[in-house]
Amino acid sequence: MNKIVVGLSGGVDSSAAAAILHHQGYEVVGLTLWLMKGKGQCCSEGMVDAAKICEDLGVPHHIVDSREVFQASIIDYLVEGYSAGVTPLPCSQCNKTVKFGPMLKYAREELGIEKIATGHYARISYDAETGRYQLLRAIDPAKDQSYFLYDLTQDLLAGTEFPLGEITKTETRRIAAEFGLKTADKPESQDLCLVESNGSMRAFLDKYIAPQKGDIVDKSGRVLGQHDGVHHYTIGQRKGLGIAAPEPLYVIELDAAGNRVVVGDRQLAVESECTVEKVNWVSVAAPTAPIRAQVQIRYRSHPVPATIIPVEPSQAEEKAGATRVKLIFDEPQLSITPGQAAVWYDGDVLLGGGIIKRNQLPG
Ligand SMILES: Nc1ncnc2c1ncn2[C@@H]1O[C@H](COP(=O)(O)OP(=O)(O)OP(=O)(O)O)[C@@H](O)[C@H]1O
Repeated sequence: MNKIVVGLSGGVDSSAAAAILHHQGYEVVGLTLWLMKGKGQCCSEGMVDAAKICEDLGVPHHIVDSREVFQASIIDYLVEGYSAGVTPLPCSQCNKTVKFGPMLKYAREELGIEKIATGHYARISYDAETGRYQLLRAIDPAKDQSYFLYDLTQDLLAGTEFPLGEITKTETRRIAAEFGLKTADKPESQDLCLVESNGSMRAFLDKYIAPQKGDIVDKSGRVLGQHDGVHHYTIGQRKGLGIAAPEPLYVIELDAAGNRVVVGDRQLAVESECTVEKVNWVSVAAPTAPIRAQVQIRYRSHPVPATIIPVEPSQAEEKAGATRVKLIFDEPQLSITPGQAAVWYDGDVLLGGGIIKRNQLPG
């Protein structure tokens, strides 16, 4: 019988994924990574629900204490980034470094099982012509999570199944109810688990970064208002600036060293290009010439047409296997936020992605 390890967060999606595979005849082993204390998925509370699902399905349940790696790769990474004036995206990093990598390793090395599955909404297919695994958007556009999975390597994709990629969230809930799963009616979790377990991103960050008052200035340095910590702001942010101005103002620069938030009008806030670093090419090999694609610069943003230009790596980058590209958007874009992922697609096929680099701050 085919064996598979299913990552269980205690939510409805992963419970349904486990039940579907079990029903299809797989020998399922549940695996929950203990990521942090508190309420919500991935926390102690989620582990209890995951254990109950496994008990009801009659399958074994393993728990791996992953709090250290979560602290080092996600919490410290976020605190460092926000302190430096960037807005890091934790989820893609968490998927690769905390979840898929360690889960597949645990499955292979501890259990002798070659495959893992999660309740992510995305699809994987194998292109025999190029010999590459491809990552595709889920068929349910409202739930598609491929954006968060752009950093998965070919080895991780080869070892992964997404049983929910071909069904909608409504169908998932129906299936969960049909199987009588305890989690069938569990409310939708928030996009970010840290927001869920801390109440807000601000509350989470305030635990780690001391608020420090400073000036909100325009590009010429004129003081327009006060802020209570650069880490509370994001490039492109318009709301919550507390400044009365004749036209809307946007955050255009976070100067952490100078403890200043720089704002400007829409004209100053839009940009036509950016550099993306730590690029991972997924469904296609790294091209040597520019390609056209639709780029998403936020999880919930609409894909927009752009040209992707490979950048010759420096010697150090080449050694580290790091690649960079330059994105030139057909239309100038608002909120190109350093630290967030830019992910590019050809239709449903995720071609690649990377982290938006910070522009050099003017001296
Ligand atoms: N702590 C964890 N341990 C093991 N697997 C996990 C854990 N957290 C998430 N996963 C896996 O990653 C998938 C996507 O997680 P995400 O945090 O996006 O939650 P979700 O889409 O709300 O799914 P769910 O309803 O299963 O919680 C989950 O369906 C699950 O398979």
